[in-house]
Amino acid sequence: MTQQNVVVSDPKSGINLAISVKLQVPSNSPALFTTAVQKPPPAPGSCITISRKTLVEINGNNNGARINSWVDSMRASSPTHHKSTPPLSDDINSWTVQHPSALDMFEQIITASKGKQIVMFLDYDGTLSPIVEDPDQAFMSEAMRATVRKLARYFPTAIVSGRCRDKVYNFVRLAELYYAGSHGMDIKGPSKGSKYKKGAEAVLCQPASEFLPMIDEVYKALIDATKSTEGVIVENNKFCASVHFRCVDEKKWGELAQVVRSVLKEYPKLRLTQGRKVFEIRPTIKWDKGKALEFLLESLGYANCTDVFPVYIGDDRTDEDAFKVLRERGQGFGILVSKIPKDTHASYSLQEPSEVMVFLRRLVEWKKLSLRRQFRIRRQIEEIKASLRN
Ligand SMILES: O=P(O)(O)OC[C@H]1O[C@H](O[C@H]2O[C@H](CO)[C@@H](O)[C@H](O)[C@H]2O)[C@H](O)[C@@H](O)[C@@H]1O
Repeated sequence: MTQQNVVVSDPKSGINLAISVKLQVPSNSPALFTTAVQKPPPAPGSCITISRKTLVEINGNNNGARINSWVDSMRASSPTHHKSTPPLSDDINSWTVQHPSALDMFEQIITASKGKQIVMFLDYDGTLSPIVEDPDQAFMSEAMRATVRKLARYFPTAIVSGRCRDKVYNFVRLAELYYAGSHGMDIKGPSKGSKYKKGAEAVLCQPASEFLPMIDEVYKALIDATKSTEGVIVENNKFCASVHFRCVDEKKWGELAQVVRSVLKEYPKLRLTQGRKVFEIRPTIKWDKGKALEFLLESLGYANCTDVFPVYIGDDRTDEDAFKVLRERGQGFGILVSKIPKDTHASYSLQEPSEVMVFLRRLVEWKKLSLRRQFRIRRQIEEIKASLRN
């Protein structure tokens, strides 16, 4: 038996209850996934949160109920089908009080950033591009590309993705950005001169390089082990691998998880996390999107600065590591892209990539205006000085 914590909230009373439940799981059964979120956010709103460990310990016998709740949570975490149960409006209202729209809070966000350098961190899938069934078809729109290009003119900007760096670069195609691929394990500075850091192109960080042959090997093993499951896509993301089950029959998800887990038994130096209908296989090293964010801030010369304001926008569990770092640093904030209430360390929310684009455009417009204002003030000062001299 293992003890599990379940947080249940009543949207009407606003009461959150942390319940400890006993589950019939052999205490030595390893969790299928490690948790991205170590603890609930300060006030989790009204979303029902079942500990990830509970959801994914689908090992051994007597696992039917747990597989069902895990399948439900997976379905809810990435609702692309109409048949997904919509969340209750009370739940949404209460969650958005805790994580208001970054568009509604735009003025407050700008006020908080006054006198500080905003640095932008953007996840790719589900943030800049809509979630689609085929990972190779996850294109971002030209309008979004133009917006990100303008953004990078005014703020240092990095793309932080679970995809391998080359692949995400091929989707974004903006040489002036920083790129952190493979969940931050492959970082490179702009290949085109950046006005924020001279010689930025020299930045390169690959903390998991020794895992390259192992990832290649496990990628092949995963292809082989999952070949009979219709709809599975296995992706080689260089320093990590992804097993997609978006197009797999939901009845087969539990079985697939077991298959992936059994492949990983041979690779104790690899761990399993999960994203939006995807199993992510990664080295056990202590490196994630949060570490990548810290590394990039350091590379940009903001390691111990108080006058920096990092903004991280992402939609996935793996982005929680970055949201958490921002909360712990007490700098900037995270924005979760989600239409449904989720347990998150982010402060604000946006519903979908189209809202992300509106938010980024507003940032650009605000910066342009404030630069113009500064320029006018400087010119007036010069004119006053000149008239005093005459
Ligand atoms: O960190 P990200 O940039 O968000 O990358 C996370 C994973 O994103 C991709 O998968 C997700 O998007 C696909 C395309 O919309 C979708 O089909 C899939 O279900 C999602 O999980 C990417 O393919 C993975 O390699 C990334 O790890």
